Amino acid sequence: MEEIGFLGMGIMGKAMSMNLLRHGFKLTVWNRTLSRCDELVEHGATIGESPAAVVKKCKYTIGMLSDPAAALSVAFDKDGVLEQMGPGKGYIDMSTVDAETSSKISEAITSKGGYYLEAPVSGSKKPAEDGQLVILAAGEKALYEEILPAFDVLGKKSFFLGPVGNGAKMKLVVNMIMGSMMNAFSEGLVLADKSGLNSQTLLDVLDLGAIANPMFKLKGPSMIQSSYSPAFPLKHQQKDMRLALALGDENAVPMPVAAAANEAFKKARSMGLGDLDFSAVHETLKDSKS
Ligand SMILES: NC(=O)C1=CN([C@@H]2O[C@H](COP(=O)(O)OP(=O)(O)OC[C@H]3O[C@@H](n4cnc5c(N)ncnc54)[C@H](OP(=O)(O)O)[C@@H]3O)[C@@H](O)[C@H]2O)C=CC1
Ligand SMILES: O=CCCC(=O)O
Repeated sequence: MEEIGFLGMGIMGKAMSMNLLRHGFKLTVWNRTLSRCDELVEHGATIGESPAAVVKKCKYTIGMLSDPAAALSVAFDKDGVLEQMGPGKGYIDMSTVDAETSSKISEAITSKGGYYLEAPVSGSKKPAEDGQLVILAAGEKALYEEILPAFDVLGKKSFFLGPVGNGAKMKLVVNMIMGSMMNAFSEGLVLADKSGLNSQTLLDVLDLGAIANPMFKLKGPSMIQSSYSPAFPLKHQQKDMRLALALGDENAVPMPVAAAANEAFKKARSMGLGDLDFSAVHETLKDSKS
């Protein structure tokens, strides 16, 4: 396959790029903080000096950026993606953003004659390293088909969900459920502990029943140890709750559980926990006195 450009070497972008390099893809990478590209260069990637320079060099460019503001900035600002976008080139934005942001980028790319695909992912740092993501693509079907060899390396399954916006919405629904679950789980861990029960026994009981799931199994042991090394930063989970609640507003869908979960993530951010793993929301519950 042709050389691919990759913009954004955060937790996910770096893991995904390393995986593509391991599978023989040629990559040109860019990150706002340049030093985060060093490890990729050691493994064979080339550095592009700006998003525009990457797009100029590569037929396909992937973006994996923190939030709507970052995705818009990388696309629209000086030396951004749009400056070099043109016929025959494709931009695949894999960041988690809202449908409106994705549509704005899509319209700008297509007005320059380029192709656009949104492709947010389910799965975190480890699945990104292992090529086990779930890819939620929407937009230009032809671009989806052309980029599938890369998606097959990055993910265990790709969905094509139709027009731009559907991938973004699906991702927000999934993360809204995940954020609500994480809060219920945290409350359960604290309730068990304060009631004199053994936390590990609670994890064992949960794992054998109808609500067993990979997230409780993966995060539970470290949460018991109050250890929150970031795989999915809490500030991004709160961004996703906020965007999902806005989607609920648009569609007049009452979401009292998600709204409460969002408040807990906001509280965690106010406690300075935004850069820790989203499971650190557990800490917001621990100061209750009997
Ligand atoms: N971590 C996870 O488990 C998952 C994350 N996601 C989503 O993927 C995206 C990336 O997440 P993740 O890698 O964890 O996040 P990180 O916070 O680790 O990385 C964010 C990236 O965005 C860049 N960035 C932020 N603001 C700007 C800006 N204004 N201009 C240019 N670049 C900018 C950062 O650059 P710099 O290094 O210079 O700060 C960095 O490369 C997010 O949308 C997140 O919600 C989706 C699935 C799982
Ligand atoms: O957006 C982050 C998702 C994290 C996960 O699916 O484990």
